[in-house]
Amino acid sequence: MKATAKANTNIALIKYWGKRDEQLFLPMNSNLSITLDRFSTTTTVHIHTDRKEDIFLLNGQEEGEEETRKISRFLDIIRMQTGEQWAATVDSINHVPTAAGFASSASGYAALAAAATKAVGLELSDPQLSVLARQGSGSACRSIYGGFVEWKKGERKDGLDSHAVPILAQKEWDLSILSVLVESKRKKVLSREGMKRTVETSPFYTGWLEAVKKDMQLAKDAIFRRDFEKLGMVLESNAMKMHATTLGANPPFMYWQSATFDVMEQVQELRMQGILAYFTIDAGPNVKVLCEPHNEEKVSKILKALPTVQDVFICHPGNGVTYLPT
Ligand SMILES: O=C(O)C[C@@](O)(CF)CCOP(=O)(O)OP(=O)(O)O
Repeated sequence: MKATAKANTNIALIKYWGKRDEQLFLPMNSNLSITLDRFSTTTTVHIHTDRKEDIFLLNGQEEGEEETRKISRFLDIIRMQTGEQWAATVDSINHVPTAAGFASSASGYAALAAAATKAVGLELSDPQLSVLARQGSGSACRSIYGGFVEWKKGERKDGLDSHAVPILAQKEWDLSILSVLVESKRKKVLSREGMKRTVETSPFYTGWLEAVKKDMQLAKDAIFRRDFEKLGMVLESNAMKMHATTLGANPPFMYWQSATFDVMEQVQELRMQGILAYFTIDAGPNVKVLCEPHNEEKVSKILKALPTVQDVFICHPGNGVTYLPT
Protein backbone atom coordinates (compact mmCIF):
# COMPACT_ATOMS: atom_id res chain seq x y z
CA MET A 1 0.00 0.00 0.00
CA LYS A 2 1.32 3.48 -0.77
CA ALA A 3 0.14 7.06 -1.27
CA THR A 4 1.56 10.44 -2.24
CA ALA A 5 0.51 13.88 -0.93
CA LYS A 6 1.72 17.45 -1.48
CA ALA A 7 1.42 20.32 1.00
CA ASN A 8 2.44 23.95 0.71
CA THR A 9 4.19 25.96 3.37
CA ASN A 10 2.36 28.78 5.13
CA ILE A 11 3.25 32.09 6.72
CA ALA A 12 1.61 33.26 9.93
CA LEU A 13 -0.01 36.69 9.90
CA ILE A 14 -1.14 36.39 13.53
CA LYS A 15 1.47 34.30 15.28
CA TYR A 16 1.34 30.97 17.11
CA TRP A 17 3.70 31.74 19.96
CA GLY A 18 3.65 29.49 23.02
CA LYS A 19 2.20 26.12 23.93
CA ARG A 20 -0.18 25.17 26.70
CA ASP A 21 0.75 21.51 26.13
CA GLU A 22 4.18 20.59 24.78
CA GLN A 23 3.33 16.91 24.14
CA LEU A 24 0.18 17.55 22.14
CA PHE A 25 1.44 20.80 20.53
CA LEU A 26 -1.54 22.76 21.92
CA PRO A 27 -1.15 26.52 21.47
CA MET A 28 -1.73 29.23 24.04
CA ASN A 29 -3.48 31.42 21.46
CA SER A 30 -5.44 31.09 18.23
CA ASN A 31 -3.52 32.25 15.17
CA LEU A 32 -3.91 32.90 11.44
CA SER A 33 -1.87 32.18 8.31
CA ILE A 34 -1.78 32.27 4.53
CA THR A 35 -0.88 29.03 2.72
CA LEU A 36 1.48 29.84 -0.16
CA ASP A 37 1.47 28.72 -3.78
CA ARG A 38 5.11 27.67 -3.86
CA PHE A 39 7.57 26.05 -1.45
CA SER A 40 5.95 22.67 -0.82
CA THR A 41 6.77 19.15 0.30
CA THR A 42 5.75 16.07 -1.66
CA THR A 43 5.74 12.86 0.38
CA THR A 44 5.21 9.26 -0.66
CA VAL A 45 4.57 6.69 2.06
CA HIS A 46 5.00 2.96 1.35
CA ILE A 47 3.58 0.59 3.97
CA HIS A 48 5.44 -2.65 4.80
CA THR A 49 4.05 -5.45 6.97
CA ASP A 50 7.18 -7.61 6.61
CA ARG A 51 9.45 -5.13 8.44
CA LYS A 52 9.52 -3.39 11.81
CA GLU A 53 11.76 -0.37 11.16
CA ASP A 54 10.65 2.88 9.47
CA ILE A 55 12.91 4.33 6.80
CA PHE A 56 12.97 8.10 6.15
CA LEU A 57 14.34 9.48 2.88
CA LEU A 58 14.61 13.26 2.55
CA ASN A 59 15.44 14.64 -0.90
CA GLY A 60 16.62 11.17 -1.92
CA GLN A 61 19.02 10.69 1.02
CA GLU A 62 18.29 8.27 3.85
CA GLU A 63 18.11 10.28 7.09
CA GLY A 64 19.90 9.26 10.29
CA GLU A 65 18.51 7.83 13.51
CA GLU A 66 17.45 11.13 15.12
CA GLU A 67 15.34 12.41 12.23
CA THR A 68 13.92 8.93 11.56
CA ARG A 69 12.93 8.63 15.22
CA LYS A 70 10.95 11.88 14.96
CA ILE A 71 9.07 10.44 11.95
CA SER A 72 8.49 7.14 13.74
CA ARG A 73 7.07 8.93 16.79
CA PHE A 74 4.66 10.71 14.47
CA LEU A 75 3.71 7.48 12.63
CA ASP A 76 3.11 5.81 16.03
CA ILE A 77 0.10 8.14 16.45
CA ILE A 78 -1.36 6.67 13.24
CA ARG A 79 -0.38 3.11 14.18
CA MET A 80 -2.29 3.58 17.46
CA GLN A 81 -5.33 4.78 15.48
CA THR A 82 -5.23 1.78 13.11
CA GLY A 83 -4.32 -0.68 15.87
CA GLU A 84 -2.10 -2.48 13.38
CA GLN A 85 1.65 -3.15 13.23
CA TRP A 86 3.32 -1.90 10.06
CA ALA A 87 6.47 -0.05 9.08
CA ALA A 88 6.75 2.76 6.53
CA THR A 89 9.21 4.02 4.00
CA VAL A 90 8.70 7.80 3.97
CA ASP A 91 10.09 9.46 0.85
CA SER A 92 9.89 13.28 1.13
CA ILE A 93 11.02 15.83 -1.42
CA ASN A 94 11.23 19.36 -0.05
CA HIS A 95 10.64 22.08 -2.59
CA VAL A 96 11.25 24.48 0.30
CA PRO A 97 14.74 25.84 -0.18
CA THR A 98 15.79 26.62 3.40
CA ALA A 99 17.67 29.41 1.69
CA ALA A 100 14.28 30.92 0.83
CA GLY A 101 13.71 31.61 4.49
CA PHE A 102 11.01 29.03 5.02
CA ALA A 103 10.91 26.24 7.55
CA SER A 104 9.83 23.00 5.90
CA SER A 105 8.26 21.47 9.03
CA ALA A 106 4.82 22.89 8.23
CA SER A 107 4.60 21.53 4.68
CA GLY A 108 6.54 18.41 5.70
CA TYR A 109 4.22 17.21 8.46
CA ALA A 110 1.08 18.20 6.57
CA ALA A 111 2.18 16.13 3.55
CA LEU A 112 3.27 13.22 5.78
CA ALA A 113 -0.02 13.18 7.71
CA ALA A 114 -2.00 13.07 4.46
CA ALA A 115 0.15 10.48 2.65
CA ALA A 116 0.52 8.14 5.64
CA THR A 117 -3.19 8.05 6.54
CA LYS A 118 -4.12 7.55 2.89
CA ALA A 119 -1.59 4.72 2.52
CA VAL A 120 -3.06 2.79 5.49
CA GLY A 121 -6.64 3.48 4.40
CA LEU A 122 -7.43 5.71 7.39
CA GLU A 123 -10.09 8.14 6.13
CA LEU A 124 -9.80 11.34 8.19
CA SER A 125 -11.86 14.52 7.83
CA ASP A 126 -9.86 17.70 7.21
CA PRO A 127 -10.19 18.78 10.87
CA GLN A 128 -8.97 15.32 11.98
CA LEU A 129 -6.06 15.52 9.52
CA SER A 130 -5.24 18.96 10.91
CA VAL A 131 -5.28 17.59 14.48
CA LEU A 132 -2.86 14.86 13.36
CA ALA A 133 -0.48 17.20 11.45
CA ARG A 134 -0.43 19.52 14.49
CA GLN A 135 1.28 16.76 16.48
CA GLY A 136 4.20 16.83 14.07
CA SER A 137 4.65 20.59 14.16
CA GLY A 138 2.04 23.11 15.28
CA SER A 139 2.08 25.28 12.17
CA ALA A 140 1.68 22.17 9.97
CA CYS A 141 -1.98 21.97 10.99
CA ARG A 142 -2.62 25.13 8.96
CA SER A 143 -1.19 23.75 5.68
CA ILE A 144 -4.05 21.26 5.36
CA TYR A 145 -6.12 24.15 4.02
CA GLY A 146 -5.38 26.70 1.31
CA GLY A 147 -5.74 30.47 1.35
CA PHE A 148 -6.35 32.24 4.67
CA VAL A 149 -6.50 29.78 7.57
CA GLU A 150 -7.25 30.07 11.30
CA TRP A 151 -5.84 27.62 13.85
CA LYS A 152 -8.39 27.60 16.64
CA LYS A 153 -6.51 27.06 19.88
CA GLY A 154 -9.24 24.81 21.32
CA GLU A 155 -10.14 24.31 24.98
CA ARG A 156 -10.04 20.51 25.39
CA LYS A 157 -7.15 18.88 27.20
CA ASP A 158 -7.01 16.13 24.56
CA GLY A 159 -6.64 18.74 21.81
CA LEU A 160 -9.35 17.30 19.55
CA ASP A 161 -10.77 20.80 19.10
CA SER A 162 -7.37 22.41 18.40
CA HIS A 163 -7.12 22.44 14.61
CA ALA A 164 -7.20 24.72 11.60
CA VAL A 165 -10.29 25.90 9.75
CA PRO A 166 -10.43 27.68 6.38
CA ILE A 167 -11.25 31.41 6.49
CA LEU A 168 -11.03 32.50 2.84
CA ALA A 169 -10.06 30.44 -0.23
CA GLN A 170 -6.94 31.56 -2.11
CA LYS A 171 -8.91 32.52 -5.22
CA GLU A 172 -11.05 34.94 -3.15
CA TRP A 173 -8.26 37.48 -2.52
CA ASP A 174 -4.92 37.63 -4.30
CA LEU A 175 -2.03 39.18 -2.37
CA SER A 176 1.73 39.14 -2.88
CA ILE A 177 3.89 37.66 -0.14
CA LEU A 178 7.56 38.47 -0.75
CA SER A 179 10.01 36.25 1.10
CA VAL A 180 13.04 38.47 1.69
CA LEU A 181 16.19 36.52 2.43
CA VAL A 182 18.80 38.49 4.36
CA GLU A 183 22.35 37.67 5.38
CA SER A 184 22.25 35.48 8.43
CA LYS A 185 25.16 35.95 10.81
CA ARG A 186 24.36 33.60 13.66
CA LYS A 187 22.48 30.45 14.57
CA LYS A 188 18.93 31.20 15.55
CA VAL A 189 17.01 29.95 18.56
CA LEU A 190 14.62 27.40 17.05
CA SER A 191 10.99 28.43 17.38
CA ARG A 192 10.20 25.48 19.69
CA GLU A 193 12.88 26.54 22.18
CA GLY A 194 12.16 30.22 21.66
CA MET A 195 8.49 30.00 22.49
CA LYS A 196 9.10 27.67 25.47
CA ARG A 197 11.64 30.02 27.03
CA THR A 198 9.38 33.00 26.41
CA VAL A 199 6.30 31.40 27.97
CA GLU A 200 8.30 30.31 31.01
CA THR A 201 10.32 33.45 31.69
CA SER A 202 9.14 36.56 29.85
CA PRO A 203 7.12 39.11 31.88
CA PHE A 204 5.84 40.41 28.53
CA TYR A 205 4.13 37.12 27.69
CA THR A 206 0.86 37.90 29.47
CA GLY A 207 0.69 41.15 27.50
CA TRP A 208 1.10 39.11 24.30
CA LEU A 209 -1.82 36.84 25.19
CA GLU A 210 -4.05 39.82 25.87
CA ALA A 211 -3.12 41.60 22.63
CA VAL A 212 -3.24 38.60 20.27
CA LYS A 213 -6.95 37.97 20.94
CA LYS A 214 -7.78 41.46 19.72
CA ASP A 215 -5.35 41.15 16.79
CA MET A 216 -7.12 37.96 15.66
CA GLN A 217 -10.46 39.76 15.57
CA LEU A 218 -9.04 42.76 13.72
CA ALA A 219 -7.27 40.52 11.18
CA LYS A 220 -10.36 38.39 10.49
CA ASP A 221 -12.53 41.49 10.06
CA ALA A 222 -9.96 42.98 7.63
CA ILE A 223 -9.87 39.72 5.62
CA PHE A 224 -13.64 39.50 5.37
CA ARG A 225 -13.70 43.12 4.21
CA ARG A 226 -10.66 42.61 1.90
CA ASP A 227 -9.16 45.66 3.62
CA PHE A 228 -5.45 45.26 2.86
CA GLU A 229 -4.35 48.35 4.80
CA LYS A 230 -6.10 47.23 7.99
CA LEU A 231 -4.77 43.67 7.59
CA GLY A 232 -1.25 44.98 6.99
CA MET A 233 -1.27 47.22 10.06
CA VAL A 234 -2.42 44.45 12.37
CA LEU A 235 -0.07 41.75 11.02
CA GLU A 236 2.94 44.05 11.30
CA SER A 237 1.96 45.10 14.82
CA ASN A 238 1.40 41.46 15.83
CA ALA A 239 4.84 40.39 14.63
CA MET A 240 6.44 43.25 16.59
CA LYS A 241 4.62 42.18 19.76
CA MET A 242 5.64 38.55 19.33
CA HIS A 243 9.29 39.56 19.01
CA ALA A 244 9.00 41.99 21.92
CA THR A 245 8.26 39.03 24.22
CA THR A 246 11.67 37.47 23.47
CA LEU A 247 13.48 40.55 24.75
CA GLY A 248 12.02 39.91 28.21
CA ALA A 249 12.89 36.20 28.29
CA ASN A 250 15.62 34.83 30.52
CA PRO A 251 18.13 34.73 28.95
CA PRO A 252 16.82 37.34 26.52
CA PHE A 253 17.18 36.74 22.79
CA MET A 254 16.33 38.50 19.55
CA TYR A 255 15.74 37.03 16.10
CA TRP A 256 16.37 40.28 14.23
CA GLN A 257 19.79 41.11 12.77
CA SER A 258 20.97 44.38 11.22
CA ALA A 259 19.77 43.28 7.78
CA THR A 260 16.30 42.67 9.26
CA PHE A 261 16.15 46.31 10.31
CA ASP A 262 17.21 47.40 6.81
CA VAL A 263 14.15 45.67 5.36
CA MET A 264 11.80 46.93 8.09
CA GLU A 265 12.94 50.52 7.51
CA GLN A 266 12.60 50.17 3.73
CA VAL A 267 9.03 48.88 4.11
CA GLN A 268 8.13 51.84 6.30
CA GLU A 269 9.75 54.15 3.71
CA LEU A 270 7.60 52.56 0.98
CA ARG A 271 4.49 53.42 2.97
CA MET A 272 5.68 57.02 3.30
CA GLN A 273 5.75 57.02 -0.53
CA GLY A 274 2.18 55.74 -0.59
CA ILE A 275 2.96 52.11 -1.44
CA LEU A 276 1.09 49.75 0.88
CA ALA A 277 3.64 47.20 2.11
CA TYR A 278 3.80 45.49 5.51
CA PHE A 279 6.30 43.07 7.08
CA THR A 280 6.09 40.04 9.30
CA ILE A 281 8.97 38.05 10.81
CA ASP A 282 9.16 34.55 12.30
CA ALA A 283 11.89 32.77 14.29
CA GLY A 284 14.78 34.09 12.28
CA PRO A 285 16.23 37.23 10.65
CA ASN A 286 14.35 36.85 7.35
CA VAL A 287 11.36 39.02 6.56
CA LYS A 288 8.11 38.41 4.68
CA VAL A 289 6.71 41.53 3.05
CA LEU A 290 3.06 41.67 1.96
CA CYS A 291 1.85 44.03 -0.75
CA GLU A 292 -0.85 44.19 -3.39
CA PRO A 293 -0.07 42.34 -6.64
CA HIS A 294 0.13 45.50 -8.74
CA ASN A 295 3.03 46.69 -6.57
CA GLU A 296 4.92 43.39 -6.29
CA GLU A 297 7.52 43.96 -9.02
CA LYS A 298 8.33 47.47 -7.78
CA VAL A 299 8.53 46.42 -4.13
CA SER A 300 10.61 43.34 -5.00
CA LYS A 301 13.07 45.45 -7.02
CA ILE A 302 13.47 48.02 -4.24
CA LEU A 303 14.04 45.32 -1.60
CA LYS A 304 16.48 43.40 -3.80
CA ALA A 305 18.52 46.60 -4.19
CA LEU A 306 19.25 46.66 -0.43
CA PRO A 307 22.90 45.62 0.03
CA THR A 308 22.07 43.19 2.86
CA VAL A 309 19.25 41.45 0.98
CA GLN A 310 20.37 38.23 -0.72
CA ASP A 311 17.19 37.37 -2.60
CA VAL A 312 13.44 37.95 -2.83
CA PHE A 313 10.93 35.21 -3.69
CA ILE A 314 7.45 36.29 -4.77
CA CYS A 315 4.60 34.06 -3.55
CA HIS A 316 0.81 34.19 -3.67
CA PRO A 317 -1.90 32.39 -1.71
CA GLY A 318 -1.88 28.67 -2.53
CA ASN A 319 -4.07 25.63 -2.04
CA GLY A 320 -4.27 23.08 0.74
CA VAL A 321 -3.01 19.52 0.81
CA THR A 322 -3.53 17.50 -2.40
CA TYR A 323 -3.10 13.80 -3.25
CA LEU A 324 -1.01 12.82 -6.25
CA PRO A 325 -0.90 9.59 -8.26
CA THR A 326 1.85 7.38 -6.86
O1 LIG B 1 4.24 30.14 12.34
C1 LIG B 1 3.84 30.77 13.34
O2 LIG B 1 2.64 30.89 13.68
C2 LIG B 1 4.81 31.48 14.22
C3 LIG B 1 6.21 30.90 14.28
O3 LIG B 1 6.68 30.62 12.98
C4 LIG B 1 7.03 32.01 14.90
F1 LIG B 1 8.27 31.74 14.92
C5 LIG B 1 6.26 29.65 15.15
C6 LIG B 1 6.09 28.36 14.41
O4 LIG B 1 6.32 27.32 15.33
P1 LIG B 1 6.46 25.79 14.89
O5 LIG B 1 7.70 25.62 14.05
O6 LIG B 1 5.18 25.32 14.26
O7 LIG B 1 6.68 25.15 16.32
P2 LIG B 1 6.39 23.65 16.82
O8 LIG B 1 4.91 23.52 17.06
O9 LIG B 1 7.16 23.55 18.11
O10 LIG B 1 6.88 22.71 15.76
